[in-house]
Amino acid sequence: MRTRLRQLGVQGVQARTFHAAALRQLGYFWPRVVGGAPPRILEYKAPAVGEAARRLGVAVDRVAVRDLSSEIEWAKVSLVTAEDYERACVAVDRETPAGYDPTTIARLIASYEEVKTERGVIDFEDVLLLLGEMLRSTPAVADEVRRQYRHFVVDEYQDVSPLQQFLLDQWLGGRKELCVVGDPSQTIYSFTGATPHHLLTFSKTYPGAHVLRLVRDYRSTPEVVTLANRLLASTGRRRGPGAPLELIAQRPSGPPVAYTAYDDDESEAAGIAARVGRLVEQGVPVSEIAVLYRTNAQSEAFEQALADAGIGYLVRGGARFFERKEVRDAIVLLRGAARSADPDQPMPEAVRDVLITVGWAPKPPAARGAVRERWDAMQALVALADDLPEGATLPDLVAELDERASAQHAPTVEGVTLASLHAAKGLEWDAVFLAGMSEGLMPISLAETDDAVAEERRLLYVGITRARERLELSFARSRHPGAGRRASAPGSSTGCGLTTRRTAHDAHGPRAGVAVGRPGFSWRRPAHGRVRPGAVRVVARVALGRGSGD
Ligand SMILES: Nc1ncnc2c1ncn2[C@@H]1O[C@H](COP(=O)(O)OP(=O)(O)OP(=O)(O)O)[C@@H](O)[C@H]1O
Repeated sequence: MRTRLRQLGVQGVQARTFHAAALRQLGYFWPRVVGGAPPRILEYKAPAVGEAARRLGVAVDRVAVRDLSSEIEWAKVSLVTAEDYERACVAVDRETPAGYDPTTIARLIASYEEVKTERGVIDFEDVLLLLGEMLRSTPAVADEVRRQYRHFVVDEYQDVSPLQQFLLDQWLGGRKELCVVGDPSQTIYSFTGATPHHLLTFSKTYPGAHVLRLVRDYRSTPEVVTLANRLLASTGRRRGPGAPLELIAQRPSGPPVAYTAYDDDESEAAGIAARVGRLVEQGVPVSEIAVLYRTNAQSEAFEQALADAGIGYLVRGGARFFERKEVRDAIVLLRGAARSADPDQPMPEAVRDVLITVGWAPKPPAARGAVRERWDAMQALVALADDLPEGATLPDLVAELDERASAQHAPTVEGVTLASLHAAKGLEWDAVFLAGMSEGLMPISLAETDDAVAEERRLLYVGITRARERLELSFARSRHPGAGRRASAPGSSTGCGLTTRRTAHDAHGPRAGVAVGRPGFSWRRPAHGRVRPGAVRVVARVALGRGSGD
């Protein structure tokens, strides 16, 4: 978003996640409203949840703590307090995790809040809750924020949680200068409490809102778009506000979608690395290629295979760019250089001079692994310097880096992107490999309810629609040689052609490959009569006083 704003020549617009924006504002106003420094943010809930359980005498193991932490998160982003938790569970027919009954979880939520308060810490959800409550209850702060921010655009609005909506409402303060963009077919964060409800009811909330249906797909070839449309058509849903749009491809035809079956995970990773190598030879820029998978644990095989093939890669959502030691060191040096910059030296040249002192070189090192990653990170800084508009200075670059660091907006590293399907949301590449398209991985075995399977389907839809030109789907028949797996074709008793053909490139998907959208394709349909999450909206109760445990 920030890159696109810059390309449009737009300056001064703040583009941030809800969380980053809230964190900044909370940090700014806290000393004035509450006094002192804002509380430390808990990076992980688990220790506090474990302590809360211990206090209540509730037996937990590591997995239970993880599940209970997610449940507390769900309650908080859904604006469900400990007192309301049991009622909310009944209202949304919620299955409680790890076999704990709603009463126990409600007590656990209360105990968890106590533990945090005693330790003087807050969690990620508290950042939004506290800021929202501060804006709601402190008119001077609300006026100041609302004067500064007059127009709002929310992207990916189908995945906004009730908590984010609460904060957005506070930012708006009843104004209507709001534009939201979303696609209900790309709702992929329901499990965390996000909901397309706000998108689907937008016209009711804002009568007279101008609604534009974006059906023209400028991103992908007709081959990719056809597959995406067929996947959605397989839901059988045609009408109503959440009914999928049928996209109309605008680009000329491209290569057929390819489907490949491999013997095991290792062969799949090696096969994809080889395909990537061939694409690079054919002139596809390496940064225009992505390998997408369902779970982060799958990345390792691809990292190994790409490293073996000598192809650079970056893992999205891996070590955060701005937290890498070499990046932090480089920024310190660039900041120093910015103070005494020679006005006659072009900025990109000055950046190179600085980075050479910390080990950057114009050519990538022969070594792989950590050495190469270090070079890639510094090269990304060089590329960013080159990309800034002509005449930009070192102080401009440092300001850009500061802005990006606070928004966790890493510059592009030259390499194949490895990303989970969730982390690929909103992005696009010329060539996309969707790996691990087998039962149990996609849809993931954890998806046991119809709603969960429907969400998996939307996740696959997100994956498919990331590809501009080339899309290749694959699966491995087994994890290791021996054990068997079926290609992803839930509900089909026969699996699909992938299981009988070792390598298949097929323009017509149905015969070979993930059997998305073929006639008779029968992923279970979402349950009817789902309760709208908005129905359990409960006003957050958060006290702003330091040490207050409410
Ligand atoms: N009117 C247009 N003409 C030509 N290209 C366009 C047009 N609109 C968008 N595009 C291109 O189509 C691609 C997809 O656009 P964009 O990323 O805005 O879509 P999106 O709706 O946000 O997609 P998603 O939510 O699926 O990520 C981009 O490469 C963009 O540059």
